[in-house]
Amino acid sequence: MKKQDIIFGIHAVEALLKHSPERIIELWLLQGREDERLTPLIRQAKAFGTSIQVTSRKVLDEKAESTQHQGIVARVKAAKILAEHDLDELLAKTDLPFLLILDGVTDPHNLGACLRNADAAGVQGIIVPKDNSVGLTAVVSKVACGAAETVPLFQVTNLARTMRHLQEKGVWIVGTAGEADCELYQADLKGPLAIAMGAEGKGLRRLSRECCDTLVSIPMSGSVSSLNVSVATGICLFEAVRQRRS
Ligand SMILES: C[S@@+](CC[C@H](N)C(=O)[O-])C[C@H]1O[C@@H](n2cnc3c(N)ncnc32)[C@H](O)[C@@H]1O
Repeated sequence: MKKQDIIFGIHAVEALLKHSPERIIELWLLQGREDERLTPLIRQAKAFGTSIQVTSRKVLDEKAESTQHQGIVARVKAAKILAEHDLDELLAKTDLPFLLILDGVTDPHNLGACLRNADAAGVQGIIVPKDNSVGLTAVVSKVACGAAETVPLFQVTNLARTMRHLQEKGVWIVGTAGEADCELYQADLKGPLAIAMGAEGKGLRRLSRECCDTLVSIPMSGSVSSLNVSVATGICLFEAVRQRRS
């Protein structure tokens, strides 16, 4: 099992310092990049007694395995992996569940963007199958802009079983598919809810689809056959937000 990870980028490290500073083992900073965006983070890290090293761009690029680190890279203890049984704890804490299911999203940019959307929409947790899905990688955290630290990610071994379990707990599962007859805007998204999105290439798997209480589509006017999954996720989540407010 992986014991350590890398997190990079200003927003991602900022969220880490805010929500789980105890996970940080050490920080590397770009030489000469002690500007106004980084200074508060350095101050916070120092207050936690975090080891900080100033280094070259080349070293940071290597540590992050990316050039997108914005001058800050953290080596962290791996986040606790949440599983099926942790979901019950979350459900017990909330009166009105609002969850997102991602059935096999493999692109880290898409998972990062979905986390960011989910945080903004007030989603309480994202559920993904353990296999054939991207996990919380450094790129996911960077793209999530801090949301990887705020939105719990549940990795389950059997997604269909978890969906049925949610239904037993009173959660209404709305699956999404371009060909569904019911439009998103006609669906009632006000109650205990999980919105299920499909994978980039294949969409929702057959069994996952069958576990949904209803399927909805986002109306499309142009010639493309589908939306990017993170864009579709944002649209669905914020339609739910709109309904739940009114
Ligand atoms: C790129 S699409 C997958 C396309 C796939 N060929 C299919 O047939 O579902 C990825 C996911 O985004 C969501 N999505 C994209 N466009 C959608 C639309 N017009 N209506 C509803 N969901 C959509 C669905 O969850 C879909 O599984």
